[in-house]
Amino acid sequence: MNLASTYSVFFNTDAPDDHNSSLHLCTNNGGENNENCLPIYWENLSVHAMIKKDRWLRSSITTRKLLLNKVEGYIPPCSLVAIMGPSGAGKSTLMAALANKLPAQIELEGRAKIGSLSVRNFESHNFGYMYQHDLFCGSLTVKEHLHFMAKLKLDRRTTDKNLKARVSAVIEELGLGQCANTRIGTGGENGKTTLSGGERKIVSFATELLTDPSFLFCDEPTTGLDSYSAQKVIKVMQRLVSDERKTVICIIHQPSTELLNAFNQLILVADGRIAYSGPPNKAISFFESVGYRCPDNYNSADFIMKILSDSNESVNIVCDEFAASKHAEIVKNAITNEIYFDTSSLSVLRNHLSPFWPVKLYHLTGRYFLEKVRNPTIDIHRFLQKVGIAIMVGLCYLGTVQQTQVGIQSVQGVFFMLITENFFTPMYSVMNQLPTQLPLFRREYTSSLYDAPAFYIANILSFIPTLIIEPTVYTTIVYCMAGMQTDLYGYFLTVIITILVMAVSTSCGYMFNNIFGSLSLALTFVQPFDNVIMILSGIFVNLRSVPWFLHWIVKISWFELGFEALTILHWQNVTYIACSEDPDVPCLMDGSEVLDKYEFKVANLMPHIYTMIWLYVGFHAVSFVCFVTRARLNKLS
Ligand SMILES: Nc1ncnc2c1ncn2[C@@H]1O[C@H](COP(=O)(O)OP(=O)(O)OP(=O)(O)O)[C@@H](O)[C@H]1O
Repeated sequence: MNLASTYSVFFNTDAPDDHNSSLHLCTNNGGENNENCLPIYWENLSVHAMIKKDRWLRSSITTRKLLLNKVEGYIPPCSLVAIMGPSGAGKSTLMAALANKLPAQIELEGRAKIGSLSVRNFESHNFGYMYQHDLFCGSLTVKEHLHFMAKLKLDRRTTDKNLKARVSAVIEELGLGQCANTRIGTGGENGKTTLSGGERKIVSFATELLTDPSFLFCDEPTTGLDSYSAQKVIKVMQRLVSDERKTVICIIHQPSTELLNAFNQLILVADGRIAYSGPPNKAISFFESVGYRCPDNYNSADFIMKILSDSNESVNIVCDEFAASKHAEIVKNAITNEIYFDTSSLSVLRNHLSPFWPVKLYHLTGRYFLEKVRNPTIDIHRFLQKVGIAIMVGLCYLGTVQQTQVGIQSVQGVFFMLITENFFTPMYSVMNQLPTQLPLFRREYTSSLYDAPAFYIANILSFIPTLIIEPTVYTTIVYCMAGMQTDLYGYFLTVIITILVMAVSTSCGYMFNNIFGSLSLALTFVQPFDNVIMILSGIFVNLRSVPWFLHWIVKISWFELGFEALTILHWQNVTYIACSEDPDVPCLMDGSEVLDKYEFKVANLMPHIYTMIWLYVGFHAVSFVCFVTRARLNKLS
């Protein structure tokens, strides 16, 4: 017997006609004509959150918080389902359990199946999952965002023409044409130049439609939308169910009676239990049978929410009564007599060919690059600040750089400023930036859009232009204004050295962030480390007098490496320095005496440059391993 069709009779009798007929068509075929039209059901489903009270005493103080308490339910194939309940009731948890999207620290017991397969057998591309809180790369326009998502989500065999057509179709279907070229924004800006909160919701929904998934889970898709837009979204969902045989499950808050009745099935969740499951228009009579009568002219959804939010006692009464009701019996019967589908032919399980890794890396790098170029708070403000500082520093050294005893101090001062400016600011800047990118990374990583190495490498690649432009501009301004006397080779190598100093500093920032896993902890440790690196640069202490156990730090102090390299570069060919007329002022006769004073050796120039390259690679390698490990263990905070 085809239980799916039997069950749909109970659940769809009063659904809108066009919708209803398609559902019957679908269920009567029992999935034969439409292989992806499958029921979803769950039984004895309990979900616990594992809460660690003290991260240092791990296992001893782990508590389990019950989020869902042995719930069961059945969603017929190709249904439009609404999940409702008070805040914190467990709606998102239930939906995440059905879509195999529960986070790692959540424990799931019981069965949740689609057709005859556990939901765990389904990969993320089988589901569209619209989160309650949208997250975007705000600098992209709607079209760019959808194009980027399509490039990463669609099967690699999709031609460019089809991909563009898909993006255009989704834009048209959801009425996003007017804002297709508007930047999405982060939600905090003046709404004139970016999308409104409601439009962002629709873009979020559009993103999930791109892959044409068989099962669409939407956490509060209508929240924040005006009633017209909400109706429009629900209409699209109805069409997906009726014309395209999809199953759409939504969490909704405060729907109008009209909106609520557009759904085939209503599931009420309260306090981690099921308070009702059945046709929306039968919910009120169920509540009446339990002793809660909805006053005339009262919005039925508001009434239901009032009862379920009232007290634990009323929630328990409703849930107990539901468990003993005919509605629960129908659910039980449907689950007991579950249909065994031949899953071998399911197209949802057929091999989806994800885009090649380099293709993902290419698009991801492009997105981060656009983000940097378009988001002034990321790089442009810092760049302008750097130009300003360069001019100020240049003014301070204007006319002071000469081949005299006094000029030696100025030259060394210029080098100190070149190193300092490319040492501290870039390091702290990347340390602060990385955590801001993590929420979007976590969301996209758990959706299997790309992996942690792709994110990390894309981040580094997109930073390369900044890494070259910033030190080059800064060094050039200071060099010209201070009047450094050098040839083109000297200038070129000076720029390379400052670029390397900045590169090592940023890689060190990444490394500390990823070793410690939290910005505050990383900052606590990086500051003393920085200071030691700077003190051991040869400027503040003679390197000969440094205690033996700190020699290894001198060897990796890129402050020292950079400063020494610049000093050698400048002084190695200076054959004459004028002495002061004052006999009390010590006289360094030529460049080699200047180098001797600092204990710097000409032969160290190129080795120091190579060491900085190795430090850059080494710091990033450590950082990369820590980042990828943390991502896999779900420990990125
Ligand atoms: N990872 C977690 N760790 C601990 N508690 C959690 C976790 N996830 C959810 N919870 C708790 O589980 C309960 C149910 O959360 P859930 O997000 O499912 O509620 P909801 O019904 O969707 O609420 P809302 O309508 O406010 O989004 C809440 O009390 C929440 O604090």
